[in-house]
Amino acid sequence: MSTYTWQQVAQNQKNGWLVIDGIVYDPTLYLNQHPGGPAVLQNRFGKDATRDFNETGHTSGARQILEKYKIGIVDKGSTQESWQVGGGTTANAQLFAFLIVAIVIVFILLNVFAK
Ligand code: HEM
Repeated sequence: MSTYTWQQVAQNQKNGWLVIDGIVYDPTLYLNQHPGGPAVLQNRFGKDATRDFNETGHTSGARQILEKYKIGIVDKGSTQESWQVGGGTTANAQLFAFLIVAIVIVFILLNVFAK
């Protein structure tokens, strides 16, 4: 099984590559059979489709179909550009909000103890 970086996935947007749960797929030949239509797949070409795939409640049957179109795995060391992200964005927003709150609390405490 080949290993690809996110950059390579993006470069193969026109070849129909997409990623679900860290696995690279080329579902080009499946496009016209997809019950959800070809457009939703095409929209995620070159990107991470994990969140879309999971949120649309696909069955285990859909996961079996995926197996046929597997072409590789994503290199764990490679990073995603923000525009490619299809999952985890909410978690990042929460982390950011938490950091802001933590910084404000530290400032308030520093002011209190400085007096
Ligand atoms: C190569 C990846 C994908 C495969 C193999 C696949 C396969 C399937 C299959 C087999 C179904 C029928 C229901 C089921 O058995 O779960 C389905 C339905 C659906 N898929 Fe996908 N899917 C893929 C990616 C996506 C993506 C990225 C989206 C984006 C939103 C999507 C949206 C939908 C929707 C909305 C339906 C419901 C269609 C309806 O019931 O009218 N699928 N898909």
